[in-house]
Amino acid sequence: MFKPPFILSIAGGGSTYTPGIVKSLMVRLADFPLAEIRLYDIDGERQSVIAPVVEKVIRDHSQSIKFTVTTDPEVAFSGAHFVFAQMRVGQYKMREQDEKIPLRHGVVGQETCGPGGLAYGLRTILPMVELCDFVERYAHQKAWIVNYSNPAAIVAEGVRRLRPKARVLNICDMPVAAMRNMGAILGVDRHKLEVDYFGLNHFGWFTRVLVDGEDRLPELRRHIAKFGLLTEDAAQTDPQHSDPSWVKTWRHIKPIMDHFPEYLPNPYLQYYLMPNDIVRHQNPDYTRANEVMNGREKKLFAAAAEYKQTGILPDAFHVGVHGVFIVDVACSLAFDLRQRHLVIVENKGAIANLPYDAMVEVPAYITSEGPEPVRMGAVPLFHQTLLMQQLASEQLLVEATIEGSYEKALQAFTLNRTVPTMQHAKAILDDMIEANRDYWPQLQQAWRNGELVKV
Ligand SMILES: NC(=O)c1ccc[n+]([C@@H]2O[C@H](COP(=O)([O-])OP(=O)(O)OC[C@H]3O[C@@H](n4cnc5c(N)ncnc54)[C@H](O)[C@@H]3O)[C@@H](O)[C@H]2O)c1
Ligand SMILES: O=P(O)(O)OC[C@H]1O[C@H](O[C@H]2[C@H](O)[C@@H](O)[C@@H](O)O[C@@H]2CO)[C@H](O)[C@@H](O)[C@@H]1O
Ligand SMILES: [Mn+2]
Repeated sequence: MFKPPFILSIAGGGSTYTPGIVKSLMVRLADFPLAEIRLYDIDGERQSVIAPVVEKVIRDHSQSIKFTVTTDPEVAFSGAHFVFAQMRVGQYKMREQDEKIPLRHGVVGQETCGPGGLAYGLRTILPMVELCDFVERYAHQKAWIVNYSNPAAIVAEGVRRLRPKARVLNICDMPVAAMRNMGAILGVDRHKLEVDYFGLNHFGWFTRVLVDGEDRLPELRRHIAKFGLLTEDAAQTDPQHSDPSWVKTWRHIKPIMDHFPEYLPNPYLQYYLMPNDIVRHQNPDYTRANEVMNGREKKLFAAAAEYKQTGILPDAFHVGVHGVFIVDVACSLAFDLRQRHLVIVENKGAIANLPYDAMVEVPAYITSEGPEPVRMGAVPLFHQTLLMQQLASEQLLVEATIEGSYEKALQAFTLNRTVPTMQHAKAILDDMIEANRDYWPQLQQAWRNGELVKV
């Protein structure tokens, strides 16, 4: 492959996570030496607010690392060795629509799950393909894209279908966040946990939680039965997520395991297994997007303004598993460390009774040539059936994007477990087509009066 120090480009440089990720990189320069960090975004104004904060984080640790801020993909990616991708296509204003439109129809409103996630996917697939093409055209021929951009399950399937040779590793910090919580509950560092896990992104289960070879899942079951997947002092476990909605997210693992205690579910399964409870607690006028805009985003932008004014940067961004995890994965790719991480990979039999080409989330050994998935074997009928329905919804969404097919989009919405009827699916889809006029590909094909016509 190539030798350090590396050129790293961050696609979505204006992200609220950029300072935290760069901080995680700075404290690990010995593990992941850097020659240059580049920020790339299509919103130059937003990025220009975040950039001085990022530069401050860099200069607190290094005077030699070159720092580049650009909206020009050729400048951003020429010769790059690694690309961290964290784009939010449509930004928070569209996340707000993703979450509020379904709620208007009594359906779960969520960033990556349900109709919100499907809408987000229809916006993101083609920009992600564009990023792959930029990297193919400008970056080092063996460059890796490590992708956080959501909805990761749909993005991963879209890249598999449209750019199967792209060197993209899709990752999610929810499983490592869950492992962080498990470690806090068990009193061990999360890096000491070795887990078995199977599923799709944001739709999976832990089946074993080993500490020095001993399965501690029984102990976790007993704790979760009382407190959910949080220590008794919730804020102690996840300081970045002391927001009420996040405490509820972790607590909801309890009702799922009260019904199905064998495996420990990814918290996102609550949206699919208890949607009515979720809708009952969601405020259709003030969703998670509003919490983030009034929380994480507002705090960071206020800090950037104060730093510009005073030269003093307040404590305004979180450095947690989100940043540590992507640096861990990048180190394993860079130096062929074969570390075991939960990542999103093409199944190829890892889950024996799911389709060979499904993009699944399983443990894998991360080598310089990519992930080598651990074989999880066949999963029980209950989990297999849930997974097949979700996989079909996601794959139909990707086909709707590729073919411009209204009908396949309607099938994808109808198949999603959070959507109760085909009438709900159609009403939400039609509202979302209107809201996403500037972002979605034209869904031209549809059946009207027995004819397949352009709409
Ligand atoms: N995979 C995971 O587990 C995980 C964890 C956390 C966040 N995320 C994802 O990371 C992304 C960033 O989250 P955030 O809250 O910081 O969002 P944000 O809105 O603060 O930042 C996203 C940035 O992406 C930029 N962008 C949008 N379209 C782009 C394009 N085509 N090319 C380049 N840049 C583009 C926006 O202008 C914005 O500056 C989101 O997709 C979020 O869902 C994923
Ligand atoms: O609602 P948000 O924007 O704060 O978070 C949405 C993301 O939530 C997950 O990532 C969390 C992680 O689970 C949490 O413990 C902490 O580490 O912060 C992360 C980012 O907020 C999920 O994995 C992502 O896909 C979501 O985008
Ligand atoms: Mn995730």
